Amino acid sequence: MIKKVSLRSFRNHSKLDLEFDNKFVYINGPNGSGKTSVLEAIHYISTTKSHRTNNDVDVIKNEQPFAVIKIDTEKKKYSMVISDKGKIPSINSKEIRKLSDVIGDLKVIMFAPEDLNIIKGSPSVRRGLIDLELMKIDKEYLSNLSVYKNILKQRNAHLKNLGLNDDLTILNILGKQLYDVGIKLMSKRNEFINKLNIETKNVYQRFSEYKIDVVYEPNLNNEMFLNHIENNQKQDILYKTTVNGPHRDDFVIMFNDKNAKNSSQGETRLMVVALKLGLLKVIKSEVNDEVILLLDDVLSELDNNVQNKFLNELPDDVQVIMNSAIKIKSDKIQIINLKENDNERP
Ligand SMILES: Nc1ncnc2c1ncn2[C@@H]1O[C@H](COP(=O)(O)OP(=O)(O)OP(=O)(O)O)[C@@H](O)[C@H]1O
Repeated sequence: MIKKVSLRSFRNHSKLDLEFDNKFVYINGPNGSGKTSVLEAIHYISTTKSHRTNNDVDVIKNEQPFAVIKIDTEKKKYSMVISDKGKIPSINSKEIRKLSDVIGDLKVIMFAPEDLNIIKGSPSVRRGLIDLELMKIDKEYLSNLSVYKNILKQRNAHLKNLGLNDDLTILNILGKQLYDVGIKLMSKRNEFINKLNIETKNVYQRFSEYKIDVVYEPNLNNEMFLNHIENNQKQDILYKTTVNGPHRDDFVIMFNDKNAKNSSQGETRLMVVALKLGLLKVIKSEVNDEVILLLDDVLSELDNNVQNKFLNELPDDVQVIMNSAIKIKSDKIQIINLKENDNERP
């Protein structure tokens, strides 16, 4: 459980120290008070990245040389110093040289408004989500994915210089290697999305009378993938790239048996929240470690009765840190109020 979050020169916060004494924490405050920044900082410690910018210096308070995030859990003390020269993470006051050694040490699942893109956005958004979550729990998947991407790069580079009448030996060798590792990715994705489907449906039915399904849509099945690699080389040569394979996989979210992408904002939000809670269940069942749930602006656009149901049915086996501009009253939730430009709290 996170006990303390301290920020120095992070976004609008010059100096902010928050103490959490509850499993359910609700950060409340007007727009621009820096609620999202608090969750962003926790996410940063977990992934070494912001969820809303790829440019690290964006998180440093204007005109300041560096930002500092400190997070104390019951077991460990994490810190991260971010400057225009890079970032330095530490765990228990020991500097960690490789960023990859910090990623996932503090495990979080985050819902952010940007995640509505999971339903409305392109396949690469959904593929990215599944790959990221599988990487967190399965190191073999992480290494297979990196091998796959490497071979794909080599095969595509080779295709750039290949004519229709050229010798195909190298292309076929790379194709077979791509197939061998590609089917491992597909099998893992299939298994993972099936589990995610079960958990997401379970969560969703607590909030809605409608039905949701999460369905894996591989670009090709194993047999078709092999056929493509062994017999459709001409197509790839003409397009100068590997047209088909798991790098084009997708999964869809179905709302009452129809693709959910035309659903309303409120419906979409509830589906993505259910998907993230489903994800939390799957990840928790796979790792033997505490997972923290971050919910950024989760209550907006949900009906009043769904908001109440949601707050009453928060998962009680994880710490949940939420924020919203909506005022709530609850005995079981620690409510922290940030004031407008509340950046100098003692
Ligand atoms: N690098 C920075 N330096 C100073 N201020 C910043 C920086 N980056 C963002 N801000 C400001 O910080 C404020 C806090 O933004 P944040 O998104 O965390 O607030 P919020 O309370 O979640 O708001 P909302 O409810 O509108 O989402 C905004 O007013 C933003 O303009």
